Amino acid sequence: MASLIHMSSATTIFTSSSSSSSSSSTAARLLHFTTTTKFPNTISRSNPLQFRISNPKFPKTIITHSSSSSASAIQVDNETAATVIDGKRVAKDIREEVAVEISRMKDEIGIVPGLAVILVGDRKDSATYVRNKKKACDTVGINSYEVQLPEDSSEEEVLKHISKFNDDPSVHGILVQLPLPSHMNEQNILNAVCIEKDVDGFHPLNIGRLAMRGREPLFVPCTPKGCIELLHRYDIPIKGKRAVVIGRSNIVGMPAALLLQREDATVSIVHSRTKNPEEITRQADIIISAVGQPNMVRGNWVKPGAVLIDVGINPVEVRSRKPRGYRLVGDICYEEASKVASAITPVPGGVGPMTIAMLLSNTLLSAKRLHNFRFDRFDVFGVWVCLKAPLK
Ligand SMILES: NC(=O)C1=CN([C@@H]2O[C@H](COP(=O)(O)OP(=O)(O)OC[C@H]3O[C@@H](n4cnc5c(N)ncnc54)[C@H](OP(=O)(O)O)[C@@H]3O)[C@@H](O)[C@H]2O)C=CC1
Ligand SMILES: Nc1nc(=O)c2c([nH]1)NC[C@@H]1CN(c3ccc(C(=O)N[C@@H](CCC(=O)O)C(=O)O)cc3)C=[N+]21
Repeated sequence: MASLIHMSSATTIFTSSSSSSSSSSTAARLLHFTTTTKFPNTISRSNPLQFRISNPKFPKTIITHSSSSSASAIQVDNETAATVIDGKRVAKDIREEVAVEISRMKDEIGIVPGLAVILVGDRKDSATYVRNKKKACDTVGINSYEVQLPEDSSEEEVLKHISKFNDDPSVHGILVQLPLPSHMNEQNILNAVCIEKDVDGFHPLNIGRLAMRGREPLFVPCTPKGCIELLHRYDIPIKGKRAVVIGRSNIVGMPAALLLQREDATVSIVHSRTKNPEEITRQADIIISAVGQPNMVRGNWVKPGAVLIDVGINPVEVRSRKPRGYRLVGDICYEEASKVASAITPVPGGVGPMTIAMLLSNTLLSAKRLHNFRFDRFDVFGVWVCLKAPLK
């Protein structure tokens, strides 16, 4: 039975004396809260995740916040379990916020944002991502335009479609699904997307600006932006922290490191040629892993209390009745790492849904900018102020 302690009119803490709660081999439990949440005095406001560590009186604690309209219950299973950063839930909140803004824009100036997606070839995973993006556009009221080209299309054909979308005023964002077939020059194609519609943030001008002090990109790549947004929404401090990014690709690792640096973290990058990577990751307060190696980051790579953001999406075979015949795992060995970390993103349900939410948010941002609609929640570039700024 749970006993009830009223901390304030807005906050209730349930403490459970039972140890038989649906425990699982992975000790991690679901944490829902947003930055609109007010924490009781007992919780360090700079790092609410410390609560369970610094509060031995409440070894099994569920905190709910009646004041918050959105995700707001913290559930922590025991002293050593990490809280689970619920990307699926946060992405849903963001979709709702984007939908409200879109409907306001439609009402006030009659503009509906449009996203064009170009898919070349018949990779199953790419087709699934594109389908999911279309579904997400539908749910928030973005018009989506899709071009599907056969694997053996020419580069010129892709460039022709990009040029058409560049000139189309009803299209505010253009995404060319990667990877492209190997006979195509990815650089030529990404260069062709006009930077005002580069909602993926992959154009070299946008990436270059991201890397430069005093310059601002028009768009930040969706996956790294989603990682930072998760940290913000969980009120996890970045400034002055040691962060390690594993992976240095143009689309995830490198921009993630640049973003963390812009947030005043001290950043190291680990890659395939790094010697003894675990010695470097063990120093990290925050790890973002974007490698593509299932379960590479073991529990002993992680400093106790670190925050782990797992970008990796790795299909592993399962011999079960699952229709797909495989399941997705991250780069981080969840079983082990969730016992050491203070917070961790799951795979699936972590960064993946955030990538799509950020794409919607970038498309809205583009439409607002192209139509000079008010940037009430963004700075002039729409980049550095997240949709819902954390309470400080
Ligand atoms: N959740 C999401 O929304 C998204 C998930 N992903 C997933 O993220 C992962 C990474 O994607 P992406 O960046 O495109 O992949 P890339 O293959 O482009 O890059 C992988 C990076 O990991 C590094 N690396 C490879 N092996 C090791 C190793 N053993 N130790 C340390 N570093 C290593 C590589 O180093 P080097 O540079 O030396 O070769 C490279 O920098 C994939 O699983 C992908 O599916 C990708 C995009 C979005
Ligand atoms: N131009 C371009 N932009 C991209 O952003 C881009 C791309 N190309 N190529 C491929 C990668 C990969 N990527 C993902 C997006 C969502 C999930 C996602 O939603 N994943 C779900 C699981 C989905 C499932 O079950 O299959 C999750 O993690 O919960 C994953 C991966 C975007 N990428």
